[in-house]
Amino acid sequence: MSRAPISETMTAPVTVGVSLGDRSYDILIGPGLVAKAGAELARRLPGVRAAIVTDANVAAHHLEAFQASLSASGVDAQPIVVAAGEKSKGFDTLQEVVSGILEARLERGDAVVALGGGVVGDLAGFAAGIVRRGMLFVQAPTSLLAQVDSSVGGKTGINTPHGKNLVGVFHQPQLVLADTDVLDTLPAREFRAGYAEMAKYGLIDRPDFFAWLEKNWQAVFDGGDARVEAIAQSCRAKAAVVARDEREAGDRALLNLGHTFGHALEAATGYDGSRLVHGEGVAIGMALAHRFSARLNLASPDDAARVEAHLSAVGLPTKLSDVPGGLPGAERLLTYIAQDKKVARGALTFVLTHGVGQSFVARDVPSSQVLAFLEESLRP
Ligand SMILES: O=C(O)C(=O)C[C@@H](O)[C@H](O)[C@H](O)COP(=O)(O)O
Repeated sequence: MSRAPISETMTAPVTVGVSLGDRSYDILIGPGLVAKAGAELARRLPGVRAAIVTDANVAAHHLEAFQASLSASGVDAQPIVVAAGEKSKGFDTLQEVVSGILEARLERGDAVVALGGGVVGDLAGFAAGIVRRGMLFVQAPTSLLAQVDSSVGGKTGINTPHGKNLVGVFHQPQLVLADTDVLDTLPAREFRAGYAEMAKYGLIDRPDFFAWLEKNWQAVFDGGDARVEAIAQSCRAKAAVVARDEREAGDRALLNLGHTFGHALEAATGYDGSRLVHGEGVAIGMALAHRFSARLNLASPDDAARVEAHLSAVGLPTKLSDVPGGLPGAERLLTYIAQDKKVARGALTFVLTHGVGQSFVARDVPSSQVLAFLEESLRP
């Protein structure tokens, strides 16, 4: 007798709580959650109507099933389909989404549901945060990156030519539904990009998780229980940080490991996903943060080499020269870094490290040191 697919053998999803007082919510992780989305919404948000914000790629795979699930539970829903890709995280597409919600005459007590990856989640969440001064919000992340990172914690926003995520609001969801079956339709490159954010939690303060990933990454890529477990571990790690510092007054900035360099690279490549997607920027950024820490004698070069070896083993880029199409010079990259939201009174902030799983927030990093390091890293 052949084995039943995992969606039939595992019935109960893993639940991870995000503890934020009266804004606390659950993250459900497991197979088959698209089919259960309607029942979860109807039970948790009785009488709610919804706008389902999604992109054209995700719509082709999952919109019909998602809508059917909502409709079967009596949740009236209007789809709003935007173009796929980071370029949709801008004012023009935000306007489209806001208009779609208003034209559907949704009320403040209705929900914006983000069915998609990080771009859709950040965009839809921002719309939910500003339409009628704040509607309900549900995340149904369909990429690994969104399941382990962007769907959790309430950061929403859009990019501008000045930099990444520079306009947005904190707006927590009421519920996150991470259906692990949908990851089966994810292109390999997108899965790897999400894996970078997963490895990040190990590098921040969970060295055991990083060591586990070094041994088990192939099983995580293959799917099944190892993947569900790794997603749940990632969400637990993120939920713990968010619960103690929701609005990044302090150590939530640790979740930005690799992002100061990574965001500058995304801006420098014009958010062109054919050259660099967010998770790839983060992978290069994490490798650079470890190398920069070693350069400043804060960490051993062996740790930097270990991080680079693991990221390379899974097929992620780790060097500036891995970005196709070339990059602007160090001065220009520094201009993007200076727009980072962690900059305080003009001083640069980086997440640096004393070693694997020993990251810390370094405020007031001299720009001359960053510039010298970038020049060195850009050299062939
Ligand atoms: O949730 C957070 O806090 C993070 O920093 C997680 C990041 O991985 C994520 O990409 C986030 O959206 C970046 O935030 P930003 O404040 O640097 O724009």
